[in-house]
Amino acid sequence: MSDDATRPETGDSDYSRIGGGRAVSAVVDRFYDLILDDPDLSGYFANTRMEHLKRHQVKLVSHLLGGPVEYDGRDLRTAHTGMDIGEADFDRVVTHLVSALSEAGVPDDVIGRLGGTLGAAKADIVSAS
Ligand code: HEM
Repeated sequence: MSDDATRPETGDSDYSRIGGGRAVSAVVDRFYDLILDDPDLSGYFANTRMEHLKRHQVKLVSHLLGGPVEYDGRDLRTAHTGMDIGEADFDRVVTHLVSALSEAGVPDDVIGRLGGTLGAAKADIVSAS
C-alpha cells in the first residue's frame, strides 16, 4: 500500500511488537469465531470457505501492521460487492476485531492505528443505505 515506505518491516513494526504471524493468526481465528457466533453477521458467511477467508485476512492485517507480508486477495470493494452490507454490520465487525485484538493483549495504540486504517475502508465495504 502507499505508506509502505514509512512502515518498518521488521524490528519495531506493530506486527513484530504484537508477536508476528502467530499472534495475527490467533487474533483472526478469534475474530471469525465472534462473527460466526453473532446472529446479525453469521448469515453473510454462510457460503464462505472460512479457511480461505482467514488466510486472506491474516495477510491483510499482517500487511497493515507493517509486517513483511503482501496481501494478494481481492481488493476490499470487489470482495464485498453485492453483499448489501450496512453501516451497523460494518461497525459490529470492527467491534469484534477490536475485541479479538484486545483479548490477545494487543496494545491500544496498535489497535487504534489498525482501526483507523480499516475505518477508512468503510466506504468500500458498506453498500446498503
Ligand atoms: C474491517 C472491515 C472488513 C475487512 C478488513 C474485511 C476484509 C475481508 C477480506 C480480506 C476478505 C477476503 C477477500 C478475498 O478472499 O479475496 C473478505 C471477505 C468477506 N467479507 Fe469482509 N471485511 C470487512 C468487513 C466485512 C463486513 C462488515 C462483512 C459483512 C457483514 C464482511 C463479509 C465478508 C464476506 C461474507 C466475505 C467472503 C466472501 C466470499 O465468500 O467470497 N466483511 N473480507
